[in-house]
Parts: sequence; structure tokens; C-alpha cells
Amino acid sequence: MSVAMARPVADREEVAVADPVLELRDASLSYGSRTLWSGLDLQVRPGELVAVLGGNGTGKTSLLRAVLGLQQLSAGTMQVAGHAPRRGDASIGYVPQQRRIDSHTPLRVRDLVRQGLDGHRWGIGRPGRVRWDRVDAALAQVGASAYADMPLSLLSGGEQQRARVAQALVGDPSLLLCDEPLLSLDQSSQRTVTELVDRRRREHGTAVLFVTHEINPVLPYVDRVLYLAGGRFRIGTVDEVLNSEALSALYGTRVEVLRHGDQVLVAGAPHHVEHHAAPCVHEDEDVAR
Ligand SMILES: Nc1ncnc2c1ncn2[C@@H]1O[C@H](COP(=O)(O)OP(=O)(O)OP(=O)(O)O)[C@@H](O)[C@H]1O
Repeated sequence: MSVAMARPVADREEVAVADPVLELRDASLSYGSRTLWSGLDLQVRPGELVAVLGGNGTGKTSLLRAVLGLQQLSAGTMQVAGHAPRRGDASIGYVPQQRRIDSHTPLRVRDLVRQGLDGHRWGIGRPGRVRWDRVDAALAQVGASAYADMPLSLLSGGEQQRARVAQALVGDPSLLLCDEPLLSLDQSSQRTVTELVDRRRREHGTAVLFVTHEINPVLPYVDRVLYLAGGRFRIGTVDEVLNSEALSALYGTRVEVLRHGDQVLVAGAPHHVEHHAAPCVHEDEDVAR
């Protein structure tokens, strides 16, 4: 069964001239008097993988929520696939932060993946068989066909994560948002998930924003890094951002970045997250698609 999806990205030059899938201009996000980031200019083009790094509470998930139309920018503009952010956007696939799956849930893997089509152009007005074919194709894409009919709660963490990636891809997104998809996975599962994401963006030109605390598993695939720290940020290639000078300047204190082969270690970055009294601003309580 084949999946008719976006045309492959031929090479990096083509990526460089393609219209951005995601574009932020002079964007800021604040909760009350607390500004998470401001003056953010970011363009993500088809097939590009941008890793979003930074300590706890620096606004990584909030950035994804803004892209998903769940959180309004405080200033600036954002375009997603040529339009303003909107909830339930079919052009976005979303792998949310892992949540514990209730051991009593009867939800099967294929049911979870099917939820990725709810309210979607593939979900409306198409016969059930066509939609289930679509689900089967997405499961095959991530190598999860063998456990398609198993309850989600019986799967290992890595298998569950494959299912979540299938759910995010089933709607053929042009932008994939991943929120810490490697959390609590062993090295082999981390590799599986990063390779799946990499293959998707290479074969289908899907742009990727990849939020992670674990840079090393994703490092071979990263085109650029957006590093958030203390209300400021730095964007550039891995070499431009992940070096002692750049991160020391960003944090305003001495930070050592050690490179050993293809591994990076950031030492001395302050863990402290400055909390100003900020009112809780809930644009939306729902978890995104
Ligand atoms: N709706 C909200 N109203 C007020 N403050 C919020 C709201 N949502 C998030 N925050 C605060 O904004 C900060 C950034 O949160 P966010 O979840 O974006 O951080 P993060 O970088 O993803 O952190 P982590 O790495 O811990 O997941 C946190 O201090 C959080 O408490």
C-alpha cells in the first residue's frame, strides 16, 4: 500500500529557496510580566530540522503551543504553511510530550493513530475503509504494523512512541512538531524515533521543530538549533550555537561546551529558572491534536 504524500525534497539547495513552512517575525511570548522570548525571527523550510533546546521553563513547549494556535503571541507575527496559526491545523503533525497511559485503557494502537485524522481532510467525507488504509500506511511507515491491534497500554515506551509518531504523520503534515519525543527511551529507541523523523523529512519534505533535552541522539540530523535561555535565544547551525563562547554570551556566565566525536556536553549552564509572578494565562485547556 502506498502513501501519496508530498514530493521528496531533492537537495539542500532546493530547501534553501523553498517558501518557509513556518515563519515567525519579531515574535514574543509573555505570560503576564514574564517574557519567555522576544524578538524571535525564525524561518523553517521544507525538509529542515530545527532542534529547540534550553533549560526547563524557557518556553519551548509554549513555542509549539503558539504554532498550534493554542497560545497567542504577545507581539510579532507567525505564519504556518502560509496562514495564521489556527487550532486543528491539518498541515501540522504533533508528537506531544509523553503522558502516562492508563493501564486500563482499551485504546488500540490503530485507534490512537486514527485519532490523528479526526477533523482532518483525510477524516471527513471519506469512506471508513480509505481512512483505515491511511492508518495502516502510517503504521507501516513507522514499523508498527505488528502491534497495530494491541492495546496501547501493553506496549513498551519505544513502541508507544512509534505509535505517536504514526499518529502525527497519518494526516500527511507539512510541519512536524515533536515535544521531547525521546524522553525516557533507551538509546536504541531514541535512534529509532530520530531516524523515523529524519526519514520523513527527507522523503516528504516535512519541516520539523524538535524540542529536546537530549541533543546527542538528534545531532546528526539537525540543520539548525534554536537555543532558549533566560528570555533570550540564539539561532544557528550546531557549530554556531553549541560552542562555549556563544552559550556563555547567551547565559551571561561561563558555560563550557565539550565536543567529543559526535557527542556534545554542555557544562555549567545555570539550571535556575527565574520565576516572576505571572498570572496563569490559559488560551486553551485542550491538549492539541
Ligand atoms: N498558560 C500559562 N500561564 C502562565 N504561565 C505559563 C503558562 N504556560 C506555561 N507557563 C510558564 O511558562 C514557562 C515556560 O513553560 P514551557 O512549558 O513553555 O517551558 P519548557 O521550556 O517547555 O519547559 P520544560 O523543558 O520544563 O518542558 C514555565 O515557567 C511555565 O510555568
